[in-house]
Amino acid sequence: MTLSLRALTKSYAGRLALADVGVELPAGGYTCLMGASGSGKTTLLRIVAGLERQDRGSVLLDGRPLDDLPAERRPVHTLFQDYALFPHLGAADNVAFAPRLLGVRGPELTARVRALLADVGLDMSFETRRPAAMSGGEQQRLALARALAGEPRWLLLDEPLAALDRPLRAGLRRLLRAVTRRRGLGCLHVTHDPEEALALADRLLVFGDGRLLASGAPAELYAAPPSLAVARLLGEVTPEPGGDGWLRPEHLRLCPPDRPPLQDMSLGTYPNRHVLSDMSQESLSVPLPSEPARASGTVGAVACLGDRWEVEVEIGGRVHLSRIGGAPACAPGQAVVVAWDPARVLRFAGQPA
Ligand SMILES: Nc1ncnc2c1ncn2[C@@H]1O[C@H](COP(=O)(O)OP(=O)(O)OP(=O)(O)O)[C@@H](O)[C@H]1O
Repeated sequence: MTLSLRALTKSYAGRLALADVGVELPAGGYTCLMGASGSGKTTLLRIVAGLERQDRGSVLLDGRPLDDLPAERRPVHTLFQDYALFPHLGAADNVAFAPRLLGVRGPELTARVRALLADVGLDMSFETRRPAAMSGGEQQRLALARALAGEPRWLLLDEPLAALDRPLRAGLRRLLRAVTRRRGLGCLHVTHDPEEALALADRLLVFGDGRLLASGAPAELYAAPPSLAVARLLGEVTPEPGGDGWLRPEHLRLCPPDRPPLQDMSLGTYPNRHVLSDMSQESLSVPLPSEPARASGTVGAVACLGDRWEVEVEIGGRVHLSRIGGAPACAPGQAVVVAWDPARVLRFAGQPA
């Protein structure tokens, strides 16, 4: 069911929380909402859920206005960060709640509840367990099963993974994607985490001060953001050495200062490209062109980020960031050359680095 948001506007005490937001979201699509704190994301979700009333504009499902339907009659379900489970019910009864309201009973209800629990990776040992006796990740799995049990047309997710630690978040993110795609369920998901948004969404809406700043495919917005604010929400940017543009840290490569451009045989997937030999032990997947832009600098701090390394390079009194795939063969204080593809430079009118 296509979800249409038309010119949604909402103020609190004379202050605009949402200003004229309009977008069409196709059935089965996964849309992530990003934006600075207070930019109106939760307000939008609450309006779609029927928990808040807009001042102007309309919410439609397949062309049918939802505006006069109370929250409990809208074909949507909201998944919150704090799970919002029934604390006095065991897992199976939490999941059975919505199907019971729909008149499902007996063996059919039991089978449906078991299938839903299995779908989210909770086995039969959880059936009678109350939420208080479950971990945060298990509670969020249960909340997802309960959400699916009501067979909503759209799932609204307000930072559902924010309270979980990083490995759990990654696992649940994959579960969310698999379960919702399998069902063709439309999702509207608020998140602060660019990695989460880039991994889950096939469409990204970026908000600032209640306005829709950008809308598009996540990878395209990451590569070509329309403004510095959008670029920064999706990942770090670092000034272009000696220029007035910006670069993503993974596009700034480190090279030994004394070597001319040469054929780097370690880049097996790009055998015909002439690149600068880079100083990381593992080659990056981002190739350089045959004539990269270059600048000389001095290595500052070097940090291991787990799966990547981050190197600060000082050039002309400014610090630039380079993120590479392996441990760099350089130490603080060492002279380096940084190289980058001029085509990767991000430029924003009126926002020079
Ligand atoms: N019930 C309310 N009463 C008064 N002001 C509110 C209310 N709800 C939200 N606001 C204000 O509306 C604006 C948008 O809030 P909203 O919660 O939608 O932002 P958000 O983008 O979800 O922020 P966060 O990322 O911090 O959750 C903020 O300025 C907020 O203070």
